[in-house]
Amino acid sequence: MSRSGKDKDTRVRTAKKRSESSTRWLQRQLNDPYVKQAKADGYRSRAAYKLIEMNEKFGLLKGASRIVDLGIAPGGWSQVARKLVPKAQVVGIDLLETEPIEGVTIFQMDFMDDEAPRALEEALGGKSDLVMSDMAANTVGHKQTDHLRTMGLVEAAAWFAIENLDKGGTFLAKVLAGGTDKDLLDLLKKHFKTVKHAKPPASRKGSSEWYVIAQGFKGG
Ligand SMILES: C[S@@+](CC[C@H](N)C(=O)[O-])C[C@H]1O[C@@H](n2cnc3c(N)ncnc32)[C@H](O)[C@@H]1O
Repeated sequence: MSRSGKDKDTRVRTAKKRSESSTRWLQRQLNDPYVKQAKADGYRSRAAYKLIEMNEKFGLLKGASRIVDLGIAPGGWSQVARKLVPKAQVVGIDLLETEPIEGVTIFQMDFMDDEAPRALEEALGGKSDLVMSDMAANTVGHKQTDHLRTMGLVEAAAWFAIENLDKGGTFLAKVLAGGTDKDLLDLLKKHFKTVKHAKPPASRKGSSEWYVIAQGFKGG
């Protein structure tokens, strides 16, 4: 086969794979009870139930008055936070646009931008009790690259939490399996009384995501 024939063949196969994968995604969405429940409950994402489940287990939102939501879009976690602790002040950030949520200050910017931490700190106007991050880097399909990019986000989120949490505060972050490598765990153990992992039932079994929950911030 000629070079251009081979290229065309590869393009056709890639397009076919993409279309098969979007059909699978659509099928999964249609059959997913959490997607149906989110629609019924008015939540913008099925991810809302991950926070609800982890909150039931770890009491993350109990007594929180200032909450930071890193990777807020489309807004499910902040909706849950506002519903369960209506008096709490919530500040969120995302690369993507997020439809407004009453009582929530939202920044559309990259959390890795030098200006982002200051913008969040100023909007909060004080230390927070809960820093939660559901951020995940866009995957490129190369395991090590994906792992490193997501770890970069988690580490930046952890440092933000260390600098902005009140004593006793909580840090919750999404990590990829094997993602809480020793450096991150050591950092969290140094600054928090307890560090645990959770895979809430709403997190798809096939997905490599986990959550790390660090509670009892020891203070700066
Ligand atoms: C799984 S979604 C969050 C879902 C959200 N917890 C909810 O319940 O609706 C992850 C979000 O992280 C955001 N994100 C990824 N990298 C980011 C970055 N560097 N700065 C800000 N947001 C980021 C993505 O744009 C995406 O919207």
